[in-house]
Amino acid sequence: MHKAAIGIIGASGYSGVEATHLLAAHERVELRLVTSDRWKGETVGRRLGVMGPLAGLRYEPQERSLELARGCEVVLLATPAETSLELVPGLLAAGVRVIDLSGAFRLRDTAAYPTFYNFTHAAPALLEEAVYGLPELSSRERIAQARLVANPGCYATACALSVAPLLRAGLLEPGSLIFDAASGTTGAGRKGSEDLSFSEVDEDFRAYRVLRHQHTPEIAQTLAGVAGRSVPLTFTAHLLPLKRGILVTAYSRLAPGATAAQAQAALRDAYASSPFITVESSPDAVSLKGVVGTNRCTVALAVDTTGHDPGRVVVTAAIDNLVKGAAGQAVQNLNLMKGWEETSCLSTLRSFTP
Ligand SMILES: NC(=O)C1=CN([C@@H]2O[C@H](COP(=O)(O)OP(=O)(O)OC[C@H]3O[C@@H](n4cnc5c(N)ncnc54)[C@H](OP(=O)(O)O)[C@@H]3O)[C@@H](O)[C@H]2O)C=CC1
Ligand SMILES: CC(=O)N[C@@H](CCC(=O)OP(=O)(O)O)C(=O)O
Repeated sequence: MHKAAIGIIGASGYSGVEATHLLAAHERVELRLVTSDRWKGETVGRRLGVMGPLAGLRYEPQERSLELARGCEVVLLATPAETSLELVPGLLAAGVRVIDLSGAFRLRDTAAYPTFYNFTHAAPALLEEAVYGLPELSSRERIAQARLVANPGCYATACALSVAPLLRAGLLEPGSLIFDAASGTTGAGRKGSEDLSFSEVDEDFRAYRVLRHQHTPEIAQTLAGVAGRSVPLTFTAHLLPLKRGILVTAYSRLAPGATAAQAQAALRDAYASSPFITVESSPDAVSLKGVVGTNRCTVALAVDTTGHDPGRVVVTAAIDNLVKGAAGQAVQNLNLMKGWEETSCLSTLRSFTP
C-alpha cells in the first residue's frame, strides 16, 4: 500500500505528541518528519515509546522545518499561531499541503487578529484561501481539495457543534445565546505559566479572559455561516482542575412557534451520518469520561417543561480538547484531504498525553 509522507512541526507539545501517536499508528501514513528544539536529536522511540520502524525517527531542530518539510505531502503545524503564520507561506510555495492547529488562519476578519491574537495578520490572502476544518459543519469536499486547512479551536469545536443544527434550522431566537465552557489545563499547552501550576489549579475553578477570549469571534464566524445571519453570543471559558476535556453548556431560547420535538429532531438528523458525534438522550448523559481519549463529541439538549422559563433550551457538548479539539480533528481532516476513510486510525483511541 502506498504511504503518504507526513510531517509534524511542533511535535513536542501536547497536541504534537498526540498527533505523533495517532500518525504512527496510521496504516496509510509514513511519518517522515517531527520537529522540536526541546527534543532535537532524540528519537520518537525514546521519548514516546513508539516501537517498530518509527522508533529511530529523530526530532529535527525547528530551524530546519521548512527545508525538511519539502519531502512531505502534508504537514501538521502544532505550533503557536505566530510560528504558523511565518511557516505557512513557505510550505505552500514548496507544494506542501498544511493543516494548521493554531488560530493563525481560522478567522476571515483580519481586524480580529490584533484584538484576539495580539498580532497583525501578515498573509490576508491566505485567510481567504484557508478552509475551516470542522468536517461536521464545513464542506467535506472543500476540505478534501484544500491546500491549507485551519483546524478549529477546541472550545470553538464544542460550542459550534452544540447549537449549529438548531441555528441552521432557524429554531433559536436571535440574540439569546450564551456558552459556559470549561477546559482541562492541557488546553493551555505545555509552555505553562504560574497560573497553571498544579498548586494554583488544583481544587480551584475560575473563569478567564472574560469577554475577550480568542474563540469568541471563531464561534461567531462558524455560527453565522450556518445560520445565514450574524449570531450575537456570549462565551465564557473556565479552567478545570483536570488534564483533559471540555464541557460546554449552551443556553438559548426556542424561536416563536418552534417546538422541543423539532429541536430534538434537528440535532439527531444533523449528526445521523457523522461517525464521531453521538446525540445523547439527555444533557445529563454528556460527560468528559465519555469522550476523553477519543475523537468523539457527545451532545444533547433539553427544553424547559417545568414552566419556570418556557422555551428555554439547554444544550451540552463534550470533547477531548487534544483529540476532537486538536490532533484527532487534524487527522480527520488529513483523512478527508487524502481521500481516505474519515475514521482511519481514529475509531479506537486511548489517552496518550499527558
Ligand atoms: N492544547 C490544546 O488543547 C489545543 C491547542 N491548539 C493550538 O495548537 C497549537 C499547539 O498547541 P499545544 O500543543 O497546546 O502547544 P504546546 O505549548 O504544548 O507546544 C508548542 C509546540 O510548538 C513548538 N514551538 C514553540 N515555539 C516555537 C517556535 N518559535 N518555532 C517553532 N516551534 C515552536 C514547541 O516545540 P519546542 O519548544 O520543542 O521547539 C512545541 O512542540 C497552538 O497554536 C494551540 O493554540 C488548538 C486546539 C487545542
Ligand atoms: C485551558 C486553556 O488555556 N485553553 C486554551 C485553548 C487553546 C486553543 O485552542 O487556543 P488557540 O485558539 O490559540 O488555538 C485557551 O483558552 O486559550
